Parts: sequence; C-alpha cells; structure tokens
Amino acid sequence: MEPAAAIVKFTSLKKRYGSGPLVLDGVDLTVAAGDFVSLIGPSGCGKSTVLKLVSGLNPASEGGLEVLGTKPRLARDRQAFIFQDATLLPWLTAQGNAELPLRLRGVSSADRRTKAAAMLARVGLEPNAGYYPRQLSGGMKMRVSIARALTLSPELLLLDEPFGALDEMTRNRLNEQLLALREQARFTAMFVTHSVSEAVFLSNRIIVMAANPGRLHAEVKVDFAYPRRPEMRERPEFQAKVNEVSRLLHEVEDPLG
Ligand SMILES: Nc1ncnc2c1ncn2[C@@H]1O[C@H](COP(=O)(O)OP(=O)(O)OP(=O)(O)O)[C@@H](O)[C@H]1O
Repeated sequence: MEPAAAIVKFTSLKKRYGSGPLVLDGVDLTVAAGDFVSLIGPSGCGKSTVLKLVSGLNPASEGGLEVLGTKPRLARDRQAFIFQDATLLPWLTAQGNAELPLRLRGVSSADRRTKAAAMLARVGLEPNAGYYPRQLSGGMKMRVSIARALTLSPELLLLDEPFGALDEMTRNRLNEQLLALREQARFTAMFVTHSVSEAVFLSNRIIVMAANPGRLHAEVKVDFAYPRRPEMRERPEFQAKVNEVSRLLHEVEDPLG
C-alpha cells in the first residue's frame, strides 16, 4: 500500500514571538492524510502555537513547515479553524452564520442556502436554523461553528480546545458527532485538548508535549478501529490507553505547578 500523503510536515521548527523566548524548540512532526492527531501537554507548551503556524496565522522563526504541499499561508483556503469560543456573529441566525464562508467565497445565495442547510442538518440543527446565537446552548453554538467550518469541505481541520467549555455529557456527544462527520467529510484533523479521554476517543495519534521550551515529548498510537462507538469508553483497553497518556503527562508536568 502507498503511504498516505503528508498533509502537514514540521522539520526542526523553532518559534519565538518577537524577541521573546523560544516557544517551540525543534519540532519534527508529519501528519498524514486521514490522521486524527491530538496535541496534549501542560499550559504554555505551545499547542495553540502549533495550530496557528499550520493555519498560516503566524510565521515560523526557523526550520520548515509545509501544509498541503505548500507554504501554510498558501494553503489557507483548504483548511478551517475551530476555536473554543464558537465565534458566531450575534446578528446572524445559525443559517446565516453557517453560510458566511460561502458568502465570502462568492457562492450564489441559492447554493449557499442549500449547502449550509445541509451541514446544519448533519449536525442535528435543522429545526434551529432560524435561531440567533443567544437562543442556542453552548453545545448548539459549537455545532453551528463545526457546520460553518465544514461548508467549504476543508481537507484539514484545526480544532483548538473546541469542547473545553462544555459539560462532560455534551462534550462526549460532540466527540461522537465529530467522528461521524469525519466518516463522510474525510478531513484530516489536528486537535488541541486538555482531556486525556477525549484525545483517546478521537485520535489515532496523540502527541504529548513538554514546556519551557515547547517540544514534542512522546507519541502514543491509538489503534482502535473507526467508526468508534460510545461504549468504547467502557472497555479496559480504552482505560489502559488513558492511563498510558496520563503517565506521560505526569512526566512533563511542572513540579512547581
Ligand atoms: N501572540 C503572542 N505573543 C507573545 N507570546 C505568545 C503569543 N502567543 C502565545 N505566546 C506564548 O507562547 C507560549 C505558548 O503559548 P500557547 O498558547 O501556544 O500554549 P498552549 O500550550 O496552547 O497553552 P494553553 O494550554 O494554556 O492554552 C506561552 O508562553 C505564551 O505566553
């Protein structure tokens, strides 16, 4: 079998902001097509910075970074970013928010209505398409944000702690929904989280990072087959993976933190 194409390739990458200290020191990481890679590690180890570099929002200081075979900023149209704050425009309905990227691309109003409505239906929000953000729960807002990100069929999805502010039940449901969407949309994902069990449920690879300066500490492969069912969380193999990642996190925790 041909090896999957590299979607993201970091080579000895270093990053500092302005004249500040090194935030990332020598990152080597290749993300292959179809990977679901989670980044986990202590606060300040540079997880969000990794995503910002991939998205082209921030330049590297030294070393190489290729995204979708080109420079990150030239790959912007082929990727989407989801933040912890759903970042919806309060004066637009769920439908209007989901249509926004299509509108910015100049897609005709009939086409964008159909596409955005279909995406909202896929995240179970068909009945709420006419609601404004203030009328939506936190979980529903995040579902609009996911629908909006997927309307342009990105090849790469970057998610920065998207479910960190949600209660555990909502978070679990959204994890399941995200994997279900991925079965159809087939994007590659880079996902930042502080939750070990979320990382194990979603990912085929978990990268544990260390801080001061930020660097990759270890990688854990999660070989459970997709699609993954909620019952997976109750299996001993799942708990064993959670324990393995937790042990690696203990190794990099700040002893004074
Ligand atoms: N725009 C910026 N200017 C200067 N320093 C920054 C900037 N953004 C991040 N940093 C610094 O870079 C380091 C890594 O930050 P980053 O947000 O990438 O870490 P993180 O692992 O995502 O943290 P957390 O888990 O707390 O969200 C931190 O020391 C932070 O203060």
